[in-house]
Order: sequence, then C-alpha cells, then structure tokens
Amino acid sequence: MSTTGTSRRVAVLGTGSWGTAFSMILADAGNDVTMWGRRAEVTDEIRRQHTNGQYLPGLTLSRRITATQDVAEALDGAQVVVLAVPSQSLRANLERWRPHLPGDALHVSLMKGIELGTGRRMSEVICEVGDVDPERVSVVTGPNLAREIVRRDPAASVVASASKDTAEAVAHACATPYFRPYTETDVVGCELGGATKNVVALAVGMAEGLGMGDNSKASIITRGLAETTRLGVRLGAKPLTFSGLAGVGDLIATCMSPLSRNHSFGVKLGQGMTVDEVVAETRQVAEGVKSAESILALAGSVGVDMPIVEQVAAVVHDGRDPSEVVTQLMSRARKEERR
Ligand SMILES: NC(=O)C1=CN([C@@H]2O[C@H](COP(=O)(O)OP(=O)(O)OC[C@H]3O[C@@H](n4cnc5c(N)ncnc54)[C@H](OP(=O)(O)O)[C@@H]3O)[C@@H](O)[C@H]2O)C=CC1
Ligand SMILES: O=C(CO)COP(=O)(O)O
Repeated sequence: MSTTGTSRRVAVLGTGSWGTAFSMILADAGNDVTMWGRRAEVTDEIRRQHTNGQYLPGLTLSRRITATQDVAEALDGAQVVVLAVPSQSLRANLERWRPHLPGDALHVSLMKGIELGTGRRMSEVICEVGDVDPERVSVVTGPNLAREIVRRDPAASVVASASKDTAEAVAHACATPYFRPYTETDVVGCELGGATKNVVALAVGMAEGLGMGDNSKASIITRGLAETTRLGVRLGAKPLTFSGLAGVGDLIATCMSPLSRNHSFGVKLGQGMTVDEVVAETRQVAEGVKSAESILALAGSVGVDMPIVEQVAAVVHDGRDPSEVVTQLMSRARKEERR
C-alpha cells in the first residue's frame, strides 16, 4: 500500500471495529500507530498476531500497528490522538487519560453520539474534559462502515475542525488511495449528522423488520434528514453540511446496509425482539439507542421538533411497540414539506 504523508506517531484509543479499521487506514497512510485497549486478550492479539478476530475477522494488520493496555505507553510521544470508544464512556475515560494526553497533539474524534445528561457533542467533551484547545480537535465522519473499509473499498469521509489547518493536517494523515477525506469547518453539523443518522437507521431498520419496503425506508431517511437539518441549523450548523458526506452520505450507508449495527438493531426490534434481547445478542455498540434520548433532550432544549427521534426513543426507552410508531408518524397533522 502506497503512503501519502509524512510519518506521524498516532495513538488510537479503542480497539473495536472502527478504531481498528481507522488504524489500518493510518498505517496505510504511512503512520506508526499504537492502539490502546482495555482487554489484554485483544491488545495481545493485535501486537503478536496482527489480527483483531473478535471485531474484524479475516483482517491482517500492518506491522506499523502495535497495541497496549497501558494508556501512558500509547500516548507517549503521540502527535495525533484518535478517540474511538463508545460515546457514553468518553467522559469517564478522558478523566483517567487526561494526565497522559500530550498537550501539543491533535485530537481526533471518530465517535458518533451525543452525551446523555449534558447533550454535549464528542468534540465538546474532548475540549472540556481533556482540556484541549478546540482548534486542535477534529472529527472524522461520513459513510464509513468499518467492515467495508477493511476490504479497502473506496470511500470518502469528512474531517471537520474549527481550524482549517487542523482539518488539513488530519486529512493528510489519513488519506490513502481508498480513503478520501474532505475538509470542513462545520463541526456542529458534522457531529450532529453522524449522531442522528444512527437514530434514523434504527427507525429504518424497524420498518424493514416490520416488512415495509423501500418507499417507507426512503420516506424515513428523507424526513430524518429534514429533522436533523432543523436541529443542526438551530444549533449553528450550515444547512449544506447535511447534503454532504456527514449527512446524506452517512444516512444512506447506515440506513441501507446490513453491516450497520444500528440498522440491524432496528430490524430485530421490528421483528419483535425487545431492546434487552437485542443488546444481549449484539456485543458491539449501536450508538443510536442511547443517542435517541440525548438528541431528543437536546432538541427539546432548543424547541426543535424531531418526530422520528421521538418515536425511536419511545421504542427503545419506553417499550413502545414499533408498529405503533408508524401509526403515530403517519397520523401527525399534515404540513408543508419544508416547514
Ligand atoms: N464501526 C463502524 O463502522 C463505525 C463506527 N463509528 C463510531 O465509532 C465509535 C466506536 O465504535 P466501534 O469501534 O465501531 O465500536 P465497537 O463496539 O466495535 O468497539 C468499541 C470499543 O470500545 C471499547 N469499550 C467499550 N466500552 C468501553 C468503556 N466503557 N471504556 C473503554 N472502552 C470501552 C471496546 O472494548 P472491549 O472490546 O473491551 O469491549 C471496543 O474496543 C462509535 O461512536 C461509532 O458510532 C464511526 C464510523 C464507523
Ligand atoms: O457510522 C457508521 C458508518 O458510517 C457505522 O454505523 P453502525 O454503528 O450503525 O454500524
């Protein structure tokens, strides 16, 4: 694999699907990567066998990638710190990691969620808890299903940062012949797009599980985009961000793909399983389950109506039957499409 950038020392915190796939990208782009994971069986396997069989079976990792359970070792000398743990665990982890975070490093969020209780985006949690300058933080988001990325199928993504230089530096560090990062300064829009599409994917999955066809799914995706844009614009995002990779692009990938954990989770709910049953069966994170509640609260706090998110929250948190969701959505007062 050809390299495209100057070699950097990168720490990737999180050894799940996306942390591992993104480490592959970084190594292919010529960087040296140390991953941190909380379980020795995973870090030992990455370090010794160059595989991560639990998350990405069949993938052989570059010798440029190593792994450790010691976060101080992972962060020592890191020029770029990539955060790839479940959104709701970020704050507690950062509190532990803070003493070891290199002050001059660029910080990159791969996470797509909104924090419960605070309504914070992940970049906000990084700045607040990690005491990181917002100009040194970026988010990478877009239609990037890990299991397709590790096949090195071509995909595009967005690197968003308040600082154009930071976005450009991170994009440079992760550009490969199969991974094409675009840069953006609308961090709010990119993070809201990434978090909310997970909730919309749950709704689309439920429709599929209930036996509905493509008209139903396309309607949910499009109206999901409308309510995501409404919230984003109210919070200061640029409307056009939602027609880009972080909006429409990620909605299409996540809502239509059987490889999406959120989509699959929704299908199982639509087929009649309970949330607890699906959680017990699924070992990986489906961020939309918790973000439904945090996004709904965030929208409520700024007076934005999000009917699809509201119905998903009613299913995953209050046990509403998914079939009732459709009736609720279809019986709402009619209105102009763009209001
Ligand atoms: N997978 C994908 O295709 C993509 C995912 N994302 C986003 O990336 C983020 C990470 O997702 P992904 O890697 O897929 O998730 P996975 O479920 O595949 O992996 C989660 C990782 O986080 C670790 N972890 C779980 N709970 C904790 C905790 N409390 N403290 C510390 N570490 C923990 C897991 O460790 P252990 O193995 O020990 O449980 C594992 O290494 C999510 O926000 C997701 O939305 C974004 C784009 C694509
Ligand atoms: O964010 C993703 C693709 O862009 C991954 O989606 P899931 O978490 O639903 O698998």
